[in-house]
Amino acid sequence: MKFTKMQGIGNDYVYVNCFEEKVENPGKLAVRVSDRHFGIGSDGLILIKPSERADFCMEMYNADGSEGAMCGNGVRCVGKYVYDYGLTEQTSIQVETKSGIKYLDLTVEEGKVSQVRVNMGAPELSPSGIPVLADGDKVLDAPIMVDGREYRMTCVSMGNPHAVVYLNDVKNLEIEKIGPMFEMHPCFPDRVNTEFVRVVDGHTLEMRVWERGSGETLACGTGACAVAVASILNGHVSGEVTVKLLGGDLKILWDEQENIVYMTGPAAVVFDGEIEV
Ligand SMILES: N[C@H](CCC[C@H](N)C(=O)O)C(=O)O
Repeated sequence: MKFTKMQGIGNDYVYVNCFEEKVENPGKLAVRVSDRHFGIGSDGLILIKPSERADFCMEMYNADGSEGAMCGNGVRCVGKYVYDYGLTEQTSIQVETKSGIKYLDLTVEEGKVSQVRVNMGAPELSPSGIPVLADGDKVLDAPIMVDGREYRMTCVSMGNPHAVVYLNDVKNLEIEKIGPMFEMHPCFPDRVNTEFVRVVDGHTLEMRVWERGSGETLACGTGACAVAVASILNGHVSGEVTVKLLGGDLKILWDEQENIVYMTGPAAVVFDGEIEV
């Protein structure tokens, strides 16, 4: 099976062009290819497939084999792949995902996509829409006990669930210890992606992320969107927000009149390969 290894600010996946390849058990394949010693090494697997509703369809699997409904860094790489590998000549494309159709604008430099702007749709704030077990119409700066300590969290779905937690220091964070405790917390029936955020200034945030199904990754596109929305709701930032992640920066704009979140960032090919399946 042919594959292409790609990364969006360090959030790396194995991409398979399912116009040419057939994948029988994607969840099992995701676990195998993600292993950084016995496999290719990645945060998961992304399938690029035909769609009846859009130009292409993206199916995404975490490193533990669980299917994710949306992947922000992944959809930018899908946009790059379909243009650079000749599946389209358009620079405005639609990609069907489990969390709806996403609209991409591709920036082309010297014949290759360098940046992608994604219309990520509307954030979801209702507890049932996250989902999170909580009263009220949104979870904003709410207490949650983890490992005997109270944290304050804001919950946002970008098609997948996020818990945004503010700290004064995200560098010296025992993320390997508390990340799984948030991920598996009983108030999240579908588990959760957790972002740990430090406010740098009125337009800049620094974050680390413990991803549902993949552990700490260098970046999370949906997470950066959730962090920007939560930070605007909590009054920490305004306007276009720069989110600084371990793997690089993303620009996030929440157009509150349209109630649409836009994410802009790079996408890159690492290498092409082939494995026996
Ligand atoms: N772990 C996520 C999917 C990947 C999201 C992330 N890599 C992104 O760029 O948005 C989930 O299970 O909801």
